Amino acid sequence: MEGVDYLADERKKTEFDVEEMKIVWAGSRHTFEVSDRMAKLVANDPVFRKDDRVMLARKDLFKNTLRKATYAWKRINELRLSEEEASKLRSFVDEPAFTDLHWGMFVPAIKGQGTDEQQKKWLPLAYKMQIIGCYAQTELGHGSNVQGLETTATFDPQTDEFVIHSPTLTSSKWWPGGLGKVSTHGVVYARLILDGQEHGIHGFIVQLRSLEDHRPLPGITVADIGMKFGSGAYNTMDNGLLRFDHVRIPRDQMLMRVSQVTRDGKIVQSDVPRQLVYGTMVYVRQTIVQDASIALSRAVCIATRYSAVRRQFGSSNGGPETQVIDYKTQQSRLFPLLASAYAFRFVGEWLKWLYTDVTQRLQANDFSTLPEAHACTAGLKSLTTSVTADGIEESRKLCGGHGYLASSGLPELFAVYVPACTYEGDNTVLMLQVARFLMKTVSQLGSGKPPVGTISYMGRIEQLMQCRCAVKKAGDWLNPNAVLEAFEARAARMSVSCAQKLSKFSNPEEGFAELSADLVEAAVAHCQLIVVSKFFEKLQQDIPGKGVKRQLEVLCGVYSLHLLHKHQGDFLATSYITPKQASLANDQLRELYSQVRPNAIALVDAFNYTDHYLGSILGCYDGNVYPKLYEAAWRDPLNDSVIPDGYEQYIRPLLKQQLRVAKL
Ligand SMILES: CCCCCCC/C=C/C(=O)SCCNC(=O)CCNC(=O)[C@H](O)C(C)(C)COP(=O)(O)OP(=O)(O)OC[C@H]1O[C@@H](n2cnc3c(N)ncnc32)[C@H](O)[C@@H]1OP(=O)(O)O
Ligand SMILES: Cc1cc2nc3c(=O)[nH]c(=O)nc-3n(C[C@H](O)[C@H](O)[C@H](O)COP(=O)(O)OP(=O)(O)OC[C@H]3O[C@@H](n4cnc5c(N)ncnc54)[C@H](O)[C@@H]3O)c2cc1C
Repeated sequence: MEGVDYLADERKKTEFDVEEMKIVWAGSRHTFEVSDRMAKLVANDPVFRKDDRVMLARKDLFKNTLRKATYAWKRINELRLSEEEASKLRSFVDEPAFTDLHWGMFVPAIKGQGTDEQQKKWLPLAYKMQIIGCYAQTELGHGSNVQGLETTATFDPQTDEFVIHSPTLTSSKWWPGGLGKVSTHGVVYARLILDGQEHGIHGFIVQLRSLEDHRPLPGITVADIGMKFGSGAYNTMDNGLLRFDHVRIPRDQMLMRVSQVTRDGKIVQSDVPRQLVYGTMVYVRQTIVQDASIALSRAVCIATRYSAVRRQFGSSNGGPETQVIDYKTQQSRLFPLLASAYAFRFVGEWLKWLYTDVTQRLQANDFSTLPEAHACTAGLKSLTTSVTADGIEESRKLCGGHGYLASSGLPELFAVYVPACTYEGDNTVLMLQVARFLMKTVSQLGSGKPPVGTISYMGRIEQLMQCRCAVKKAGDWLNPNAVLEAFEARAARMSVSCAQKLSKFSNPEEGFAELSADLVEAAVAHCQLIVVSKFFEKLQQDIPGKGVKRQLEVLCGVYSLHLLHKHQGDFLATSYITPKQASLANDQLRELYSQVRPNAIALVDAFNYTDHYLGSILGCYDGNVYPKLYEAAWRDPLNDSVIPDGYEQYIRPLLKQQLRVAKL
């Protein structure tokens, strides 16, 4: 029935002010208002319809994406939207497109690695989309190992040009989004060669296609790399391949903020550390952490609403069956994901602050916080994307059979999201970077330089190696200090244990390789500590609205205690807690689940997602799932006719043949 809210009873149970929670989730009233306006603008415009996406063949799908992306750009200009509004609008269109890479990597690469002069020349063109750019780093043979890239940029002093060349098949650029069919330019990463000598990897702005007729320029071979995982999904993106045959570009198209090449072919290093060549990846990793909370909250919103609608077993005296959300097993799978979505939101907010802070420091030639920023962005990108990808798949299973339908929205959400575990750095490779940072920190303890920021707890290493958990009853696990100390002691002890094992190897690199699985576990423990501590810091803020802070305290408890329960092996093996204390944590966790239960629907309503953005029948706001599923089935092209195409050719002869066999 139109207009009936099938989740109304659930909404009546709410114990907090949902409108205020929407502000907390958005980050500020202003951000909430912008988001809300842009989401509605997209939802109400039929051009942005997306429910037919999974049915489209690749060429139609891609053309459809071009149409939407260019229409979005037209609307952005017509409505004179600010940068913030435009970026929100693009995200609510909810379709991976070349524009993601243009705005998300090409422009930031020029901003971060270009000199003032280079920015003045290229950014206005990019801002007006008179050129469209991609980020061409990965090659067929190397992605993780950036120093292993093979594309060369050889300086020719005769002509004052670089010659960009792909010397081998494996040096072909492979994967860059937007490259396959759209980009006119790319920031291309290549080995700099001056007078026969190599000088490491640098970025170069290279024009790839003609601005007149879009044909590849001489010496350039470019194409799409082909279909990817899932239907619809990331296939809206033209990930590309690219080869250079001695392509010449002017010297001033090397991005020269970090190092400059002079007219006579000499390299001049500025004060800026060489790792800034990797700066765009640091920037994007922090945006990926913010996006993780969005993807996870979408999946959780769908699974939570559907779990309240779905009933299975437990009817007594002809009464209604049990809502599946009331099963403790369903709660123990769903509520930690709900809590994780909130936790990632807050750690993403903090990481954005950290990134802004490090950027300001870099501008003032203070490079001291760069290693921590690298470790935090790498580690949190790895942690949050892994949990989110697994969480989307778990949400699908939480929806039973109907979760497997494309119309649940979950299969496509998973297929679009899961490469986040690989792009911008494979998650294991990134955790190993965190581990390196931790091992360096441990080795420097006692050197007189106290660790600061996210590793300041290491400054209390002696206390953290000896302390024992003081919890005596389940309720003691609600004390933030008890939880924080548990996570600090676990992380510190795992790092120290790795460092001790490492010290037994005469060759540290060999030791690092041998112990890498343990090192990743220590890095994960450290990153989980960051998320837990940032959630607690959030709770220190003034949070208005009836019951809002209370709900966040409950979610923070769920987040930290479910981790403690899941990783109790770590906490027990490092001797910080006893088996009895681990069991008390689990008792408290169950109690917290029952506090989440009446508020579950309101907690997902606070994400403020439109039905268009969710793209899920199971997650629709009014909970009117069954008629919508039934109607959607009839819209499938296979149901256009009662007798399927192919009946005469295949089914009829088959049945006839069986008849003949039966007669024999
Ligand atoms: C909004 C946009 C939409 C998103 C769409 C996403 C589209 C996807 C795009 C992409 O995937 S682009 C390609 C991304 N590629 C990667 O992420 C590659 C991953 N690999 C690396 O980042 C690096 O190669 C490495 C794994 C960090 C190793 O690099 P390298 O071998 O050069 O370094 P090390 O010898 O290990 O370390 C040296 C030193 O440098 C420090 N460091 C490393 N990276 C950074 C960094 N980014 N920033 C600051 N510092 C860094 C490292 O910690 C070492 O420090 P010390 O130990 O010497 O102090
Ligand atoms: C959808 C998508 C979009 C992308 N977009 C872009 C783009 O726009 N621009 C661009 O330049 N690139 C892009 N990429 C490429 C992406 O950045 C790389 O695929 C990524 O960095 C991983 O590198 P790889 O493919 O070389 O993986 P590999 O490093 O080959 O990983 C294979 C396996 O080896 C393991 N491994 C590798 N090294 C180590 C190690 N040192 N220790 C332990 N284990 C290790 C990994 O954990 C993994 O299990 C994109 C990729 C995808 C999937």
